[in-house]
Amino acid sequence: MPSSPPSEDPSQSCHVHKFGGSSLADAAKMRAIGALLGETGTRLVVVSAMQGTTNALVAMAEAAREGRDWALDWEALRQRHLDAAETLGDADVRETIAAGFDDLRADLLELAADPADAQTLAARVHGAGEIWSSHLVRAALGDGWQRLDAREALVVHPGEMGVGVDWDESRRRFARWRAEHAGRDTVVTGFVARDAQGRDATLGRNGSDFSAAIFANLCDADALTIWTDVDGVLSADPRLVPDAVLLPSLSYAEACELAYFGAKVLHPQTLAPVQSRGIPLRIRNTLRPQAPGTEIVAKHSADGTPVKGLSLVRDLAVLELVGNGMVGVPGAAERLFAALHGAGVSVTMISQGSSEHSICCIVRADQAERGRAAIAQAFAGDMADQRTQAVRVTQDISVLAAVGDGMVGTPGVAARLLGGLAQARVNVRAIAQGASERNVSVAVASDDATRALRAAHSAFWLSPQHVSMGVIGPGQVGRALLSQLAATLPKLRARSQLDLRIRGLCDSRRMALSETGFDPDSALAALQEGAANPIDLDAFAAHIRGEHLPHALIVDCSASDAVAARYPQWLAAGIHVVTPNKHAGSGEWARYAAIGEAQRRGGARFLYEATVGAGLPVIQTLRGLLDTGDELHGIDGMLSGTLAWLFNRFDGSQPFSALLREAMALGYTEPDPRDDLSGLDVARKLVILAREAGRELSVEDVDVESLVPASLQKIGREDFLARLEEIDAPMQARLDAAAARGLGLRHLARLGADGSAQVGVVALPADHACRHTRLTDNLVQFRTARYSQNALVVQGPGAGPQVTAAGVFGDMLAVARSLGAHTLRAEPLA
Ligand SMILES: NC(=O)C1=CN([C@@H]2O[C@H](COP(=O)(O)OP(=O)(O)OC[C@H]3O[C@@H](n4cnc5c(N)ncnc54)[C@H](OP(=O)(O)O)[C@@H]3O)[C@@H](O)[C@H]2O)C=CC1
Ligand SMILES: N[C@@H](CC=O)C(=O)O
Repeated sequence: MPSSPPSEDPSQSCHVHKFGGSSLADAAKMRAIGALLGETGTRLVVVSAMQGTTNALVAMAEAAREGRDWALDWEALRQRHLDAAETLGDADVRETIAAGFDDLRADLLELAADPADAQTLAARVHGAGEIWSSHLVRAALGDGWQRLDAREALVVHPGEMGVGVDWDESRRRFARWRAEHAGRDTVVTGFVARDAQGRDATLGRNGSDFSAAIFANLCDADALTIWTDVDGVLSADPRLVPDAVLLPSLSYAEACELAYFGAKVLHPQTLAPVQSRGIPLRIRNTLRPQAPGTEIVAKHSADGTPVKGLSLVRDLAVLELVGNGMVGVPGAAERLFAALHGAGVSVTMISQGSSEHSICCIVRADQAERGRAAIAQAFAGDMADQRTQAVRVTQDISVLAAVGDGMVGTPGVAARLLGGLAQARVNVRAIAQGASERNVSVAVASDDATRALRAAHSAFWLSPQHVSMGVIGPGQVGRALLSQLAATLPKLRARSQLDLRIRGLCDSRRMALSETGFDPDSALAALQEGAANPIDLDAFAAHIRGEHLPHALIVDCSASDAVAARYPQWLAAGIHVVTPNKHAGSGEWARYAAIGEAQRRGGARFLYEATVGAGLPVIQTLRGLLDTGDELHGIDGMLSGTLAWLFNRFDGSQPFSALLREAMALGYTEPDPRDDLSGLDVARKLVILAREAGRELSVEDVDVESLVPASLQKIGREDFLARLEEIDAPMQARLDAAAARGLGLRHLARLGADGSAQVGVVALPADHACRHTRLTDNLVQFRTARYSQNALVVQGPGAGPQVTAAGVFGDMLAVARSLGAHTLRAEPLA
């Protein structure tokens, strides 16, 4: 098939168009195609059968062979074709089609009698639809159009790898036909052909595309346009990846790879006849002819994206031969694949580690058992004397392939694919990349397939990083977070590849779940307006984890120990956790250790910056010091925003209880303010910091002075609040005693170099740094080997819903960044 340059004279040019069944569903649609064809040069229109016809014919042939009734279907199909001829107003065509249906009936009756050449007869039945549609389309296009029955020109033979074309003979016959038919424009039957003995044959499923490509080659066309009912080739299956984008151009090689691996728009065999002559192939949509479609050419213009598209093939299985005796022994692979060949098992993907200890291939699920038996038989002798150990089948496998010419010679493409899958917690069963470097394929469990596809689509920036998010506890902090998200998410979506979706919200009683995601503004209403279900944290987490979204994140804004107890399980399942809740960081050591272990195993991140200092960078500062090799000697300062605010304001002009009520209203206190007054909240923070520095400290180890009178310690929260004034006298006495010495009260925490930890109220002179703070300021001094003479200080507001929510939000973005969602791009890809 030598190539030749396209014709430069438009009047000499030839353009082949192919129309599928959906474009030819009735007479009106057939008439409409005329407007799509352009006026210059020679036009060749290759047609499929009317929509649904080939399936109906195949079913009738099957019914005839099995002795079932086909008469009603025959009549319905006949009527539909006669109606189309009637509408087109062509009596000759009507008569031809009526005669064609008589022939069909005769063929079906013959098939029922089990004739010797049933295959030829079946081919004639299967291909009848294209014969009828070619008559109809010729009539619809009007005078000046002639018709070619492809059986007069096209000679094919069955081959190991599908139908093969006898190019020389076909070219000779086509040239002769053209010489005998002077007309310019021709309608050609798709799908049908004859073999060298003159028997009817077909080109197989989607054979009309193949016919069109063959005729484009035979007449050395300037272009082939395949008209269908989709806009072109997309970057992934849009039913699985809603953000899939139209690919404006592809190389033949890319199209071929994508077609092999599931992009249904084009069959790979269609490409060879046009590729060999460099004929551009365009896929366009009959329903949206204004859309540019996808152009497939020898070399498309590079757009800088290494991966063009992703495809997914389901219903596969892993077939694996394991054997110590295969190492370094020539011929094992040959025997294995010969066995599969003999059993008629088609191999989709092959992967073998360099140890040669096992050979793994991916085959169709329904052929796997046959393949296993064939291999077991071929290696029976080796099994018996232990040279091979096992033939294993793993069902429910899908193969995901990343395809693109830009991958050739580009380092890091496989890393990006595998990294994306790892972040989405998708386990890879096998990997294959050919030396062409245009395709990296991975086999994954089918349950993970959609998530894998979406994760890969995001990893190559073909779509945003979707994070499925659940928010627990829309209290003071939770609500502030929702309002910050409402104000910020649209900007994030516009400027980055990050798409955070709130797919669940719950409080201590109810939960509201959404498939697509709540608008942050309306999430609370959804929880409160009765659409919610009773809280079930397992169901909540399972919904957030979802199978189809690559990344999951739970933001716990409660102060619940029971919720914190779920973190190890969530992290192990790959759900990232972000929280201002101090229970996990300061609770029982075994759970704390389990959280660390679950992070390591599950690959998910646990971030809790807001547990200490609210929005202040306290934990990250400490981590930075330690990670760079500094050594922590001690921490001291003010770690409670509530107590800082109270002691900044408490001068005796107002009772302590009144100030405490004000702090509660401002959202500074813990849900139960006794956690602040008792020093427990600060003790928790000290424990979190100590553990961050690798010390095995627990709250019980902290020497805590409580400001809650013994009489108020063991009663319920509401009773405590009702009796709050009982705290006033002791606090006033403390204030007076300090003032008498010229001192002021501050609540301090200290972690010593020796591991000791204390929390309590201290009377300080006016020049002490902690006397020069404002409002809720926390002041955290890190004394380290490097900062030994002068402590490193982090200071600023340490309580309040807005600053705490900002700390939580910061952690959420840190998780997103770790997923690779930090790249900002001005415009979407397409
Ligand atoms: N406020 C601040 O300045 C700071 C707060 N934090 C921490 O932030 C967290 C939230 O504080 P804040 O917003 O003030 O508290 P709130 O009491 O205002 O809100 C707590 C929320 O958690 C929900 N909740 C409680 N128990 C459960 C449960 N078992 N399951 C699900 N949801 C539950 C509550 O629901 P319901 O209404 O049904 O009870 C409520 O929506 C706390 O852990 C706190 O320590 C950290 C730093 C600063
Ligand atoms: N109640 C706490 C809130 C932050 O952790 C405080 O006042 O510091």
